[in-house]
Amino acid sequence: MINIKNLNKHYGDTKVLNDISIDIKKGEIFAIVGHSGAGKSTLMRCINGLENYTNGSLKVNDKEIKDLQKNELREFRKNVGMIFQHFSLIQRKTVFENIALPMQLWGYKKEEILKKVNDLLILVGLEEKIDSYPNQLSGGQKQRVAIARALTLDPDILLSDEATSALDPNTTTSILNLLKQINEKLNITIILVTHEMEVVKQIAQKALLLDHGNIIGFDTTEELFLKPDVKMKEFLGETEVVPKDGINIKIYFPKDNAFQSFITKMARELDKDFNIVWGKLEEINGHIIGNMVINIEEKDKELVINYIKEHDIVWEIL
Ligand SMILES: Nc1ncnc2c1ncn2[C@@H]1O[C@H](COP(=O)(O)OP(=O)(O)OP(=O)(O)O)[C@@H](O)[C@H]1O
Repeated sequence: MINIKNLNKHYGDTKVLNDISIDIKKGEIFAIVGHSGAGKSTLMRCINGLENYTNGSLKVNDKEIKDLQKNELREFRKNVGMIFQHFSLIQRKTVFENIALPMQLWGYKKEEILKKVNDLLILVGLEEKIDSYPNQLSGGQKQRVAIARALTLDPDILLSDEATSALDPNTTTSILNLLKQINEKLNITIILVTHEMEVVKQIAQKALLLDHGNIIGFDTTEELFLKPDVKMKEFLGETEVVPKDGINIKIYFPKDNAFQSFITKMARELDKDFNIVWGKLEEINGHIIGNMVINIEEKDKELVINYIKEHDIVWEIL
């Protein structure tokens, strides 16, 4: 659906996107992740045609965005809903009027607008707030109004620019659940621009990690978090404290394997004791992913590693 190839973007002499090549599939929940200044917003603005790119290709539904004429661009943007960190609601308009706005601008009939806004209010769970003003709503409710407004023109793509960054963790989760529900119900492609790893873990199926305009990771979220490479660890700010003596082995539990009692089984079968240094389980995109660091004596290294290899487990020596 979205195909980006060797995309470069400069602001003057500064390169802010460097040779970006990614594909985003229809119906995917895709995260663009990076620290401040990484180029996330620039990439998003290139995707919705608000920003021109220097060279390379960016196609949405096989159309090169750069080549779109003014009226084509207007039509294209109709197909891309957007939500923002600070909701961008009009304070002097009610919830109904805010949601209705895009349809009014496109000249839809009154009855059509009424039906659509009511349906969307049910979808986002705000039927009772139809006549409220934004300042009478909580942050989470405001974002629900913004989501409803972004869906009025039945877009194929929903772009979320740090939409949960101003919300507390519980409200963030409820908004992310709503986005997931919308994604499943409407088969809408969702692109989340975020600096929050929790957002990525909770709903993204695939993620692009950007650092100073460069791709440092592009994979399914399970893969990215299951066995982070050096750059990813650096990105996550993870430092691994392990004992100096002996051999430290980190074992990764993919997807549904996490609860298998691999460690106890290995200890029993090899008749060895292991020190468990630390371990953690996380839910990533609905799957339980975990890893554990064990410390073994140098003399047992070969025996243990052979056992791990026989069991098709992902591991590394720290
Ligand atoms: N209009 C502009 N003119 C010049 N430089 C710009 C412009 N917009 C962005 N930049 C620069 O491009 C780089 C990427 O910015 P961008 O806003 O895309 O990053 P970001 O990852 O979205 O960061 P943040 O999370 O802080 O918004 C930054 O170094 C920024 O200073």
